[in-house]
Amino acid sequence: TSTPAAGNPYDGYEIYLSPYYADEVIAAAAAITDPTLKAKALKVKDIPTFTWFDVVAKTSQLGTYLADADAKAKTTGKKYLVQIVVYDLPDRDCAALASNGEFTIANNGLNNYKGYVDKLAAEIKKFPNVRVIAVIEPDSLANMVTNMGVTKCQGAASAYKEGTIYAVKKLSELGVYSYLDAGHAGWLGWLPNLTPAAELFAQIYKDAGSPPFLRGLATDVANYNAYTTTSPDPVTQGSPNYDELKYITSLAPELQSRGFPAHFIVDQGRSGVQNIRKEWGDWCNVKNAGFGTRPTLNTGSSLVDSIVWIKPGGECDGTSNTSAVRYDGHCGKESAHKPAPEAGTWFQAYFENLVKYANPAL
Ligand SMILES: O=[N+]([O-])c1ccc(O[C@@H]2O[C@H](CO)[C@@H](O[C@@H]3O[C@H](CO)[C@@H](O[C@@H]4O[C@H](CO)[C@@H](O)[C@H](O)[C@H]4O)[C@H](O)[C@H]3O)[C@H](O)[C@H]2O)cc1
Ligand SMILES: [Mg+2]
Repeated sequence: TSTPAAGNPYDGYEIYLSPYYADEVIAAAAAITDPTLKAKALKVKDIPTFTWFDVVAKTSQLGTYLADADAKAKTTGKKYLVQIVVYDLPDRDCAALASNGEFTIANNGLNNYKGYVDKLAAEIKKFPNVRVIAVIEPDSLANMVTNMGVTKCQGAASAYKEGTIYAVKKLSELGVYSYLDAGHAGWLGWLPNLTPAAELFAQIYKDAGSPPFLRGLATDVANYNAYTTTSPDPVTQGSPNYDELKYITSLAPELQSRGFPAHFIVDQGRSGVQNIRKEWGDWCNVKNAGFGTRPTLNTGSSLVDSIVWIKPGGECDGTSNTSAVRYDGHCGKESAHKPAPEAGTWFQAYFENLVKYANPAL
């Protein structure tokens, strides 16, 4: 298909529930003794989240999910969509240590990354009746805006851009609707970062051939910001863009005027509780966070396609073990829940708190 459906790609579709996350949640609930908390925890398995393809080894699993969604569509007569995160750039997470990935630029990483994208594409190609929505590479372009002073980010710039454009083009050819990661209000929403961010995203859009399937941007991925609030979190002091909707509303016209008619999706998976951070830059396993607004198309803004849960709550942001290779100091800060396991692995105590502090309540 060469032209996308007009409007919101979520409209009229059932969101496929990731069996990967459901299994994690079922196991987590089994480990909870308090009957009330246990019952609440089990409800989380029925809330749609994105599945992160953070290693090439996971790409074959995508075919399993697509086949399952295809089968469900046939038996229910409903249209299904599968939500994925493309997350395997070489020299990944260049300004931090916790989520460094499997590929390095020095070791053929960009070619390995293209191979990873090709594997995802090959799975998607088999199931043309299942809609796929992809978030492209959390943190990477945002790092290109604010962290070119970090050696690893400076060295990764061309690979990040070439890799991102390759992924967007390949997935757009297959009719995948994609959203580039755009950090969050506390990152690119600061006024000095806003225009440089718009410049970069519009450039990527153009360099990718202005594909109509590149729907826009994803914000607040793996972060904790309010979608919209009347009482700004104190850490946002000094920024007029103190929530995600304000960030989006100020970014969108800058993109539009540069030829990128971007729409947005906003992660609220861990945004249920505000005023839990010492600093806005605290990103690692922030203590006392709660599950936030459930995924919905009722966003109150024509710019925002959906509130979504992109970071699967309970999967860790990074280890607190100071002697670990991927130890990042942010995971040792006062705001961070400790002890914490490696990024991406299950963090039971953290999950139990997300359930306990969920807002709205589970
Ligand atoms: O008064 N002013 O006008 C003004 C102007 C500029 C100011 O400076 C801004 O300060 C911001 C912090 O307030 C900084 O934002 C932080 O940048 C970090 C990367 O460097 C991000 O970390 C990532 O977080 C991801 C999850 O979100 C992790 O997955 C990932 O591993 C991890 O690396 C933090 O979220 C993000 O909050 C900005 O860069 C910085 O430019 C400040 C004031
Ligand atoms: Mg991370």
